[in-house]
Amino acid sequence: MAEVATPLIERLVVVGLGLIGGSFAKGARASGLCREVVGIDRDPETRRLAVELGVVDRCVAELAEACPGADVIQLAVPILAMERVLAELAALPLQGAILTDVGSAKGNVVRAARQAFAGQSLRFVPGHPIAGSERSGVTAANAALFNRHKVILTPLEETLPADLDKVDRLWRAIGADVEHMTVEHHDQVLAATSHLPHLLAFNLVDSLAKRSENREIFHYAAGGFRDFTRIAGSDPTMWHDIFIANREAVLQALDTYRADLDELRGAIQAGDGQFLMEVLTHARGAREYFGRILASRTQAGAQVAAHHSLTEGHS
Ligand SMILES: NC(=O)c1ccc[n+]([C@@H]2O[C@H](COP(=O)([O-])OP(=O)(O)OC[C@H]3O[C@@H](n4cnc5c(N)ncnc54)[C@H](O)[C@@H]3O)[C@@H](O)[C@H]2O)c1
Ligand SMILES: O=C(O)C(=O)C[C@]1(C(=O)O)C=C[C@@H](O)C=C1
Repeated sequence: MAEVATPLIERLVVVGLGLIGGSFAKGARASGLCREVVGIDRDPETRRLAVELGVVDRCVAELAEACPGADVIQLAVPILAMERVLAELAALPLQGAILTDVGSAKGNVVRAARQAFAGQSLRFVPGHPIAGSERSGVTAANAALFNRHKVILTPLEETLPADLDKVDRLWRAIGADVEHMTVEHHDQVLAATSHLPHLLAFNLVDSLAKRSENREIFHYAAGGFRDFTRIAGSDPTMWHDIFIANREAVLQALDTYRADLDELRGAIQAGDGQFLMEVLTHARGAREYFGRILASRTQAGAQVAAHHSLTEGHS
């Protein structure tokens, strides 16, 4: 049997049981660190499946039914839905519950939380797991999703160290590597490493697909295009919310990229082979470096999985 940890918290509530909230709830439940994991989702079928698939102990429709008396409440709804959920939470007797979230952009959620809780104490530990996929919904929930993946917590001036520590420990208990940074730094870094690549993939696939003369590319496309379409297959609602919520940092990253793209275009036009080779070689080197980081994470993840199966086998 798996080792049973002493519960760190009595009741964890996860609002929004899709890919991310469902995976967190399932992992937290398996970790044994919570006496009870309660889900909230507005979709009845998700609520039914969440219990059937063992994602949560129980699932309800209303915040008022599960949040008063909870120790930790995690918001895992689309970013632009967080404002309404936060406003509803602020009207409930939360009795000192710690709020946390998983939104892909942080500044907007933090502003919404401060606005909703103006004049009240706000115990908020903003967070963002750098893991996911193009899939969504509770059926994609996977307890091992965050294993060996980074989770960024962006504590605020008013965040209590004990609250930060509790949320940090929950993520570590489900295998994540936790790092802390400021909200502003997070939004700039993620605009470049996650939001811009998704914007480009959506844009490229749309641009090619909407021109009827290009329809035939789908017949002749292979791996390179397929990789772009995988990203462009991500959830439109989620990405709509991210581009709007992190607008300023996304525009900044896009402008820098456009300047580089124009430079590359100029080099091709001028037949500047040396510049072209420099860009391509540099990009290839970056990919090789990133590949080594990915390989070491995969290896570390496999070691953790092997360790778990050994300890389970011996107890
Ligand atoms: N998908 C990823 O790769 C990824 C990675 C990291 C962070 N995130 C962030 O996680 C959050 C959730 O993304 P996801 O991919 O899990 O989405 P998802 O679509 O899989 O799940 C969202 C869930 O929230 C529910 N929901 C929506 N509004 C609600 C409301 N007002 N009250 C209760 N439930 C509500 C939906 O029914 C759905 O079950 C987003 O903020 C996103 O930015 C996503
Ligand atoms: O794994 C993927 O396919 C993802 O797109 C995950 C990914 C990303 O890496 O950009 C997407 C959005 C999140 O906020 C965090 C992670």
